[in-house]
Amino acid sequence: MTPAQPSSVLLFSGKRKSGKDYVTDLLQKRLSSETCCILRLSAPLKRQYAQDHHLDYEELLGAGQYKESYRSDMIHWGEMKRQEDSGFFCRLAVKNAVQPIWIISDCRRLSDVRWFQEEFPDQCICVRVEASEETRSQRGWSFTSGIDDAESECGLDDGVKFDLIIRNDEDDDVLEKQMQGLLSLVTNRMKLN
Ligand SMILES: Nc1ncnc2c1ncn2[C@@H]1O[C@H](COP(=O)(O)OP(=O)(O)OP(=O)(O)O)[C@@H](O)[C@H]1O
Ligand SMILES: C[C@@](O)(CCOP(=O)(O)O)CC(=O)O
Repeated sequence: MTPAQPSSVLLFSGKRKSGKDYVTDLLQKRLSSETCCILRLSAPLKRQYAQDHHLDYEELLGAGQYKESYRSDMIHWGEMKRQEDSGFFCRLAVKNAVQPIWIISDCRRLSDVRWFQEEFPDQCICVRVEASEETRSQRGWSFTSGIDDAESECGLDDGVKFDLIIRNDEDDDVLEKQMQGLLSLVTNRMKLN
């Protein structure tokens, strides 16, 4: 049983280098860390993987090439754990959460989304971060077979009704306007609770 009961659970997803971490960091800064926490499903996975393979956990959490060089193996290890227990990483990610607003910054599979929708049926908001392939390439992405055509990247291309799509190319004004809309949504919900 999950101890806390959030007012909102924001389920973020998006392709590699679309800006999930960038947008969710921005959102948390606007809401404050007392009100809002970022919960990465990949954090418990990376922590265990780093321990098992004597790697730098902080580097695996970063945005650089170090993480990319282990991505494929981490994906396969994570999928093996999910096959045993689809909610394994979800439960680990939320177990210490106490703030009213939760941002799950890296949903990648329908099983991730379904777990949260079953645990918190009235609080989930599905948000998709999108950026053009040109923008993503400028941020260091390049198509990698076995990753960009696999469940880790494509698992939420279908089967989810997104409540909000955030376009995150390089126009700060466009992003700001979208952030204001999302902030209003979650702060209004918090007032109602
Ligand atoms: N709107 C933006 N303006 C400037 N830089 C951005 C913007 N969005 C993302 N970035 C930068 O692009 C890079 C990739 O962004 P980010 O790490 O948030 O992507 P991601 O979707 O979390 O990727 P991954 O799935 O690989 O973790 C980062 O260096 C980030 O700082
Ligand atoms: C292994 C994996 O968790 C790596 C995610 O790293 P990031 O979200 O790109 O920082 C992706 C997955 O679980 O399929």
